[in-house]
Amino acid sequence: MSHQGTAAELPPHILIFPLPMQGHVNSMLKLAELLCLHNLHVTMLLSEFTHRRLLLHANADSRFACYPGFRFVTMPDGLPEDHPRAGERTMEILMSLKETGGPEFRRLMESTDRLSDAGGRRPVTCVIIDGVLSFSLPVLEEMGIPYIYIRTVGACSFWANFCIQEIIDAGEVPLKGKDEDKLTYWKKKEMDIMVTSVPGMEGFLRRRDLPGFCRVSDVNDSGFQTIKTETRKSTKAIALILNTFEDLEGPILDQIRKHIPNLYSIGPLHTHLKARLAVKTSYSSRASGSFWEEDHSCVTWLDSQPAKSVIYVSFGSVTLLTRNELLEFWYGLVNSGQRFLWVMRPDSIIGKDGESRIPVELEEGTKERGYLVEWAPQEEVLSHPAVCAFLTHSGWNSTLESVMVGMPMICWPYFADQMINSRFVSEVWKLGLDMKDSCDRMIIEKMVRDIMVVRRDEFLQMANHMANLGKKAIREGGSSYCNLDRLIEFLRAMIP
Ligand SMILES: O=c1ccn([C@@H]2O[C@H](COP(=O)(O)OP(=O)(O)O[C@H]3O[C@H](CO)[C@@H](O)[C@H](O)[C@H]3O)[C@@H](O)[C@H]2O)c(=O)[nH]1
Repeated sequence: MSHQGTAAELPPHILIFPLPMQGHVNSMLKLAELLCLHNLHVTMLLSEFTHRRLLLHANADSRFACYPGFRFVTMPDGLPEDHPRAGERTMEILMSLKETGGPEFRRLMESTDRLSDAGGRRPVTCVIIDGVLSFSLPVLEEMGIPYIYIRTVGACSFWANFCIQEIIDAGEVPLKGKDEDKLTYWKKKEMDIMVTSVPGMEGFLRRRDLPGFCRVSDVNDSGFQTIKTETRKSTKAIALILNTFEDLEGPILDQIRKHIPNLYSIGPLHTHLKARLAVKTSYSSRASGSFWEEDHSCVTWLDSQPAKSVIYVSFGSVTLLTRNELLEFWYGLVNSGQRFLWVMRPDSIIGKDGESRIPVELEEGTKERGYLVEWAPQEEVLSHPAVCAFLTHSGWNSTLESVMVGMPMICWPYFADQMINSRFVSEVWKLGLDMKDSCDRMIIEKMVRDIMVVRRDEFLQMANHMANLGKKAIREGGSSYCNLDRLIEFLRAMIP
């Protein structure tokens, strides 16, 4: 793992550039660590804000100290220092980067001779870039630096986004009328019509399962257009990396390969990394990327609960709940009579301030059977013997983390890819229930009982089967294992 060497001996130098949001940084840090394990030099480009957060909560610099070829560099995200970069305003990070990121990125690449360092590392030989940051492409193209796209979502949502023009042409969007509120369009019968314009998904994908960006009233909506054009730009990259595996999304990956043949499915990255670490070194993973302090007291609480008795509830790093939705979930969980561990991020409740107290019966029910934390060590929680189901927002990382430990899911997708992930969980993989577009305490109560009691064995069996396929993919000779080896060879072959 030597850092120094003669110029000709130096390994490839890969720049990894994620959108600085939790779900993106988490999985791309794991990719960074996998490349370091194979002795490549890696520079991870983060926003200054995100880097500070990783230092504070994940002790990031010292965790990576065992990889001399790894380093962080930073650039501003263009937002004012006191911007929350959370909750309702999370997406402003992407908007700001789109506006200000191009010149910042150019300055960084030009002023540091493509991030080389005094003979210790080559100028960047390839950039692995989050497939929503196309503002950096003109710089890379001018400088002649090859780039690979990585998408941190599943193949299913990538493919649906790739087909947006076909979806528009078929008149299957817009999904929402001009002045319709959420509850009104949720109830519309048209939302249940099957989508015909996404090859490979005929017969099970309804309009309501299309990625959340399709929930617009006008196809010229700027967010919707951004997703469409950003996704299509993937064909300009020399390769595409996806955090998925062939037995999970093979038919969809085959559709994508018709347009992007150089595709590497190397996931699930979190377990793939663990498996490679176990073979190669004595370290456990360095790449915890939590933006919040993990509250380990919930593991102590789980230790005192009976086996397979707890439902874990977490809606990821971006989801917001209205006060009403919060209460529906809370009543549903308490009334189900099951034990629950609930991650309630402090910034996740809309209009919390000044609202009335939590009803007494909920406080009592929680004291008896529940435990609340602001942020949990999720992977550890999901593999705890006391946990037997996951009420999730269907973010892609959470979905994969659940799949790999054979954990059935109740899905309450909030936006973006989550809408289609939850359909695949329930209809294609049969790993759980999808409660999208409803938020009703009776439905929640029933689904919690169904997944934990009534249909528990059926879901556990399917979930264990998929977990085994996932484990096979990352073992030596498995699809993701071989694809990662191919990717590393591809990166090595790029040395000028
Ligand atoms: O208490 C918690 C809650 C979450 N996590 C971790 O945080 C990550 C959350 O990622 P994800 O499940 O993908 O959700 P989001 O944070 O919502 O991720 C964003 O990024 C994902 C990847 O692009 C998309 O799939 C989502 O829709 C998008 O909202 C996971 O690794 C979790 O293990 C914790 O460690 N502790």
